[in-house]
Amino acid sequence: MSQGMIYNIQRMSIHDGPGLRTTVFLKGCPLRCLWCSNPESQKTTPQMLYFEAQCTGCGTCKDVCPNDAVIPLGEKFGRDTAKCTDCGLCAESCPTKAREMSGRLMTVEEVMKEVQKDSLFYENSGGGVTFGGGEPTAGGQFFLDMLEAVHNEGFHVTVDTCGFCPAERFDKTIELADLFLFDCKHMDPEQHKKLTGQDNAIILRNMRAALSSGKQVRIRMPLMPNMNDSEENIAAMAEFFKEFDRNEIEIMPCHAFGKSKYLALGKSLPEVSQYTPEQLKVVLERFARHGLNPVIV
Ligand SMILES: C[S@@+](CC[C@H](N)C(=O)[O-])C[C@H]1O[C@@H](n2cnc3c(N)ncnc32)[C@H](O)[C@@H]1O
Ligand code: SF4
Ligand code: SF4
Repeated sequence: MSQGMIYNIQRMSIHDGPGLRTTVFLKGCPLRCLWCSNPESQKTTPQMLYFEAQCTGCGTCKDVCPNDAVIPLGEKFGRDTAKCTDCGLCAESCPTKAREMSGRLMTVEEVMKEVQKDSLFYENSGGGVTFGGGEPTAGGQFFLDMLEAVHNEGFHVTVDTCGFCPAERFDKTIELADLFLFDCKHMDPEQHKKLTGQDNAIILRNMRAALSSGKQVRIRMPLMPNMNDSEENIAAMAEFFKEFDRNEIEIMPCHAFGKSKYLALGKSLPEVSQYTPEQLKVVLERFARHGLNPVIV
């Protein structure tokens, strides 16, 4: 059976679909959204995260690093990102978990073993399994094998996706999934590329396929100040979704929950701002003007 790179399996999750769920997070994403709150999910390879606040400066990491990548940081020990190869030896030895590896190759059977642990809760709560990421569909054959295994167990399957995925794989995903949490980041191809690194042609194709499939689709929008909240973009969304008689949009106003992970990866922080309540109110009124019903989630 195939293997995939998993960076988290979250049990008893209540925000990723109906009921109590197990969310399987696949590592790897073809997009680079400027605001992404999961920067550790973008690369497909394992990465070491260094959380300075938890470092006591004991120096254990310095002794084990084969690349001289552990460097003094005041009283503590940081890392030289140019020398670090993400080998993970320091994370294994760190007594305070200031150093942690993100990403582990797992087989379908290994993931299923975790998923099965909560099967009773799925039955009692109307829950199931959610695939998130990163971009779960980027997991390729492993992702499809996982979907099939979960589907064959009779568990409810949710896919949290940006929709950037080859058409054939996405159509197979539609067959095996019960619910999509489908992001709509921008309607304009150029703007989409500027904000995420990819244009949206295949995304809109897949969105149409999902919306016409009879499967449940919750349309979600990460709402970013001065990036995708213009009257023009909201009007274009309204026009697109009118065809499918859909007017409810789940809104996720920009947050900065990923800040500590950017720092832990040695990356610079995203240049995005958060709304004040007054600013958000003004933007939400734009949706209503175009016949859309924005629901904050
Ligand atoms: C990390 S993504 C993973 C799923 C998929 N790759 C996607 O983008 O839809 C999970 C959700 O978090 C949202 N998200 C990511 N960064 C965010 C931020 N800074 N503020 C609000 N929502 C954010 C995404 O738009 C997406 O709906
Ligand atoms: S992950 Fe490996 S190379 Fe990087 S600092 Fe730790 S021990 Fe050194
Ligand atoms: S598509 Fe999702 S996981 Fe990928 S960069 Fe954007 S928000 Fe992050």
